[in-house]
Amino acid sequence: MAPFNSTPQSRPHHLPAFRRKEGPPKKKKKFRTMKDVMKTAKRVAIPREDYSKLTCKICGSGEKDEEMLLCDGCDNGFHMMCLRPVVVRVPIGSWYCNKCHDHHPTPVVKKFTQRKIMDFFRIQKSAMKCISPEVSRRQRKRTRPLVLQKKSRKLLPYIPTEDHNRRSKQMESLASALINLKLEFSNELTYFLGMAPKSANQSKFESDGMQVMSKEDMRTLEKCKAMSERGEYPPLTVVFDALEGYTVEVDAPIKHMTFVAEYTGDVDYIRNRANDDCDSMMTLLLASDPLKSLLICPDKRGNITRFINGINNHTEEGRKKQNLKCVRYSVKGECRVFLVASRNIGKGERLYYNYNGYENAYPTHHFV
Ligand SMILES: C[S@@+](CC[C@H](N)C(=O)[O-])C[C@H]1O[C@@H](n2cnc3c(N)ncnc32)[C@H](O)[C@@H]1O
Repeated sequence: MAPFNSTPQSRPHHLPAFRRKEGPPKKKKKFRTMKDVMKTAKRVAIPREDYSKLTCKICGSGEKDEEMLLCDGCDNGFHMMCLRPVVVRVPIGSWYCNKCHDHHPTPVVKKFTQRKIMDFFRIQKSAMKCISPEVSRRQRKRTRPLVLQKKSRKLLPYIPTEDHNRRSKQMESLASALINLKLEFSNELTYFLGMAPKSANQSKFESDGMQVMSKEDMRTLEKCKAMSERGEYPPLTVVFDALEGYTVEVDAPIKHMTFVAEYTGDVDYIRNRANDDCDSMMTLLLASDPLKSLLICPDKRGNITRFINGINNHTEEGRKKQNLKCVRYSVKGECRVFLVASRNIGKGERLYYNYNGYENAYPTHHFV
């Protein structure tokens, strides 16, 4: 949510703070890293307005104003839970109701130079050259035959797109989506002062113990990490959909048991986030002592996983969409969360997993 400095009583806390009077932000000619953007981001002064008579356009009630969104088009109020699909977190940036949405452009994918992409994703200098199809075919041949891999249910490394232009498009789509949500790219768990320290994230604290990642799977993980450091990401594109918001599409077939990505963001205690609206927090550690339980919070830093949508747990059709599973592993004693293909996934499919893997707290009744 955009920062604001109005006095607390001037508006209900959850009303989005983005009713700027100065019109749409000017187009920047050059791409800057998220760090630069945050450094120079202007604080927006919100004029005092009277919201006391605001009612929800759908249910007509003026109650629960802390859950009311204001449409930046028509200025009407909407309870987040009255909207379809339900809006779980306060949107970052402008928000338009379904009626006004058609008159306002959906986010566009920005174009970046290769240099900017390398800076944004912190890719090693020598790595952005196209992998020759011949070399990558040879590399793939060296891995174990498919039949064996299927039987042993080992994790498979993802296969990045070989076409350099296509790969740039995928990265541009992710960079655009992250920038639109004012997030920095981070492909690993991050620990910051005031949140949980790294020492708090130990799998031995998990109440029922945690599956330990095998050495072979760890090698796959390391291979994927090395690939991502070279800018070779999984073949995925972030797209924007009017009903689902951001969502992730598959650019090339992905085999069952393929490691797709690690869920990343800032690690924090669940107890610190009791009143947090971020809708992309992920359980990391469920400790015997609940005060020690941890979350991954991609509200400032994150990667493509925070754009992957959830299945509707309440319909057969919804459940059928699931093509990823979310697994927690102990890796060298540290809890980590991975998204792994739960079946073969075809090109053009969108990725979905079950948001209610550990607790049944996430409302998915109105998911598509
Ligand atoms: C972790 S975010 C996923 C990315 C999100 N779509 C976005 O635009 O940022 C979770 C939020 O996405 C939306 N969402 C996730 N799965 C959905 C689905 N199947 N249908 C509709 N909305 C969905 C809900 O608003 C949910 O609170």
